[in-house]
Amino acid sequence: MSAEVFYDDDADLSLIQGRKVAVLGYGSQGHAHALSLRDSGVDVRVGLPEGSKSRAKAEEQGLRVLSPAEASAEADVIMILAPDTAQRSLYAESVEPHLTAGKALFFGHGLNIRYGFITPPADVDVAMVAPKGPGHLVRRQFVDGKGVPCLVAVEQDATGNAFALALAYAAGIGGTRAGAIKTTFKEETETDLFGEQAVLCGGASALVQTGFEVLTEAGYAPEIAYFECLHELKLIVDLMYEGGIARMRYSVSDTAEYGDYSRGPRVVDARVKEEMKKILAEIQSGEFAREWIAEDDAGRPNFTKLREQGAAHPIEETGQKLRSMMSWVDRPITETA
Ligand SMILES: NC(=O)C1=CN([C@@H]2O[C@H](COP(=O)(O)OP(=O)(O)OC[C@H]3O[C@@H](n4cnc5c(N)ncnc54)[C@H](OP(=O)(O)O)[C@@H]3O)[C@@H](O)[C@H]2O)C=CC1
Ligand SMILES: CC[C@](O)(C(C)=O)C(=O)O
Ligand SMILES: [Mg+2]
Ligand SMILES: [Mg+2]
Repeated sequence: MSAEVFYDDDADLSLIQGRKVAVLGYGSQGHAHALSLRDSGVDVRVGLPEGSKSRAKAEEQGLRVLSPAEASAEADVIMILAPDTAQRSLYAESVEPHLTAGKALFFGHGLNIRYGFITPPADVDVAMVAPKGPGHLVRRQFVDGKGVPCLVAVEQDATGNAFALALAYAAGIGGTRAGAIKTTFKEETETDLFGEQAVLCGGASALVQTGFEVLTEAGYAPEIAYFECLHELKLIVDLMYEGGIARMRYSVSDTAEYGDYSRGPRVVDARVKEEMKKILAEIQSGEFAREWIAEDDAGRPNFTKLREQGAAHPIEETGQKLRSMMSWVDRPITETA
């Protein structure tokens, strides 16, 4: 069944313009939400801890910055855009004490609600507005008069108005210009985790590294292997992004297209699909979320080791050398605000 999609005409921006909004966090998503809501005529304050390096930036960009507790006390709509692992303690220490009846608690991703790390009181609205793109793109599109599609979900509708309020918030950041897709916290969280683990981050990184290893172990130059297994992936993904897998297959040579059909399914075979199903089951049961939060609580020992191992993979050294030969790549992500 297709999802319901809502546009500007379905949203009443005045609902959010009439509320005091606190945006907790000023990173990728936080800066885009706070600035765009302000530009949409919403009364916004940003909540950041005293030592946060984002404080100066938010103030320079003309926003009022308070502590998370002060911002939560003032606001009647509180959007949590701190890192997922920081949200539990942020909520317990700074939000919960000020979450009085009728207020609304918003999220940009459903992990903490879906797995019960945060349990808001029954008399507040709980909703999600999750742009399907990084915050810098969300902000750039908004400034250009466009928008990034976003997901909108309601977990708890205490006031009877939670969905309309979430849609108004989505309109305030440009989301309903492109389309706001109705979902649930369960669907957003489980599919987001599956996508990043099995395909977008985990699957793609492992595929690239393994292809690079196979070529270099067979004696081919790492520079050539880098181009074939990593650099050109962008060209292929750009084609898919613009017109789906069919467009990519139309644009590559017939030789590549035949290799795709006849060899691809041997790489991602039935065993890989079974493993993907196991990964999905770990997400659905909460096993992954519990493991990740316990890892974070323990100071991230395994995460740190894996991060170091990833950074030490030979493809990184080769890539650094090759990217320095290409003036148009390796640019820092630029701020757009
Ligand atoms: N990045 C993305 O593309 C997307 C992210 N999301 C979701 O949005 C949420 C935010 O992610 P993202 O924008 O990437 O996060 P970032 O890591 O980019 O930014 C986090 C921000 O939160 C601040 N922060 C850290 N701890 C606290 C705290 N205890 N109280 C208040 N603020 C704090 C950080 O401050 P400092 O600068 O001092 O560290 C920083 O400003 C997450 O739930 C994520 O899943 C959803 C869709 C896409
Ligand atoms: C794909 C990674 C992501 O899920 C995202 C930007 O959507 C994330 O958690 O960063
Ligand atoms: Mg995602
Ligand atoms: Mg994610």
